[in-house]
Amino acid sequence: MSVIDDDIFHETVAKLVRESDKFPKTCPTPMRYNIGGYRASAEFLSSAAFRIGIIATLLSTKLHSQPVGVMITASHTVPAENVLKIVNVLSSYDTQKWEGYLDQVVNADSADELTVCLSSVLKKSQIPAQINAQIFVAYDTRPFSRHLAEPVMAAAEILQARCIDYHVLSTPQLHYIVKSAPVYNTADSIGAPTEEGYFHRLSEAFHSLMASKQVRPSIVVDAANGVGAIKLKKLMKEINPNFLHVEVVNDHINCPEELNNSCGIDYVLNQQRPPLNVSMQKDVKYVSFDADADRLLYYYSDSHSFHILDGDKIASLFALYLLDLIRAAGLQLQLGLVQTAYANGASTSYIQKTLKIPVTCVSPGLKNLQWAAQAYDIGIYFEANGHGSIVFSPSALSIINTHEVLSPAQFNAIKALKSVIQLVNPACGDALANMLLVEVVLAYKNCFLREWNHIFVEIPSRLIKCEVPDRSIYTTADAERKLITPEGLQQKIDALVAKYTNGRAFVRPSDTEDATRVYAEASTRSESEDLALRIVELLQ
Ligand SMILES: CC(=O)N[C@H]1[C@@H](OP(=O)(O)O)O[C@H](CO)[C@@H](O)[C@@H]1O
Ligand SMILES: [Mg+2]
Repeated sequence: MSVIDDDIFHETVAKLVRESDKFPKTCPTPMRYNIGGYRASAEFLSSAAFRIGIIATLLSTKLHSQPVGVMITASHTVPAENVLKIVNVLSSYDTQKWEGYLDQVVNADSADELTVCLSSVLKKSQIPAQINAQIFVAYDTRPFSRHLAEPVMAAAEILQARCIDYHVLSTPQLHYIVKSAPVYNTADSIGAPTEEGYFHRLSEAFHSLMASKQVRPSIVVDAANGVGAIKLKKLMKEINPNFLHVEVVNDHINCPEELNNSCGIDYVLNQQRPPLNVSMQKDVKYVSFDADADRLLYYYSDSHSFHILDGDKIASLFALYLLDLIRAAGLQLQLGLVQTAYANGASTSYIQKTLKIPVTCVSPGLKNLQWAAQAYDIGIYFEANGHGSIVFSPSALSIINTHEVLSPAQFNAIKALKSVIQLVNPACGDALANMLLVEVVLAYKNCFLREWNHIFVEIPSRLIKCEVPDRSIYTTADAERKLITPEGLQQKIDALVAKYTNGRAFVRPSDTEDATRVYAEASTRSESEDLALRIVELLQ
């Protein structure tokens, strides 16, 4: 393969550097591409957007024109913030190397520094002579998001990439579209790489799974005043109303100040109460999304209290269902579950001991969970905060697709498995897809949220965000469950934990915020609170 020649090379770099002047760097502090992408106040992101457009184009070229997506969203944060995120490929392709290139280019201060950085990246990455790239851009409903699409596209167009602006999409929709676009020279595809293709895939699978069920479920969905509101309404136009009824609340997408404001997943989780505009009624199922619709949780109330069914409960429900289907189909497939240390200890124990399914614990961040999930034939991965999906290995797909069916029960189970494969998002957590799958399983089990909630009882827990002067002094091991430095601190935490019945705790530096997080579990709510606060004292 011939790589880009010297003259073209210098010309290209010079042009990019010249054009980058249109998007001057204003962010006062260096940016680091982390598990959440680049997150900053929207006004600081134009320069990073232009430069991410360059790197995305090089990456797509390097990947033989496989599309690379750039998503502009900030999911669960305040409306003024934004995140730029490369979609799909960085979870599998030389992540650290390319994230390193991104950081160098995004943080280059002067034109000279940018020239040096770009030259070095172009050389190191051995880009083919012919830049041949596809860049797919999408953004959420935040007012500034669409303006950040312009610099991404400007950079990609200078490099003559094929650029498609998908306008407003949820994060999982862009993931799906990138994943389903036919890769250069191959015909394999999971469906049409369009929003229509996405809705078609979901509705067709859902109809097939609900066809034999007797119930007509109904839910109230808090869309956090984000993009999920529009997309859910669009999806519901494709769904047979006899199979599901949805009422969408917090759907004010034209009121940016209302985004995630007293609503959405983090509000419900942190406040342990329903969002604004939801007055809880008995025997009604409620769902909250985050504002880019990649996370969800369920909740309900009874005469005693308010109950949340989070990612741990959703993962367990999916595991129960898949176990049934695998058994009924007569397949020998290894099902596994991937969690982070934030998964409630009771969920881990339920999955390992009651369901007898292996559990892998990894560092937070969806890409870490996805990698680990690929080790199983069928890997369910979920963060407690509602973010997750299911991956099927290529061999599992082939076994499911070619299995010889001996009875009607086996036929039905295989058919259901095929529909589950079609329903779940193959690339990331997806609130819409996961909500439909939860409804399928509840209909299949013929149960309400109460029965689901009772599959295990959570150990009381407390999560505290703790501001520290310098989080870089905290380094960890063992899926971020143990501190290596500051030296001696882990022993002090262990000594504290030993004093509590069912005690478990850990401290780790956040990857996305300037803080450490302290998580503690113990037998009672007050003990878990006490343990967490004592650890915070240790840190201070
Ligand atoms: C406790 C917690 O919820 N942590 C979140 C948060 O990571 P931190 O590294 O803890 O800031 O943001 C990540 C990216 O969105 C998400 O994957 C993760 O689950
Ligand atoms: Mg999100």
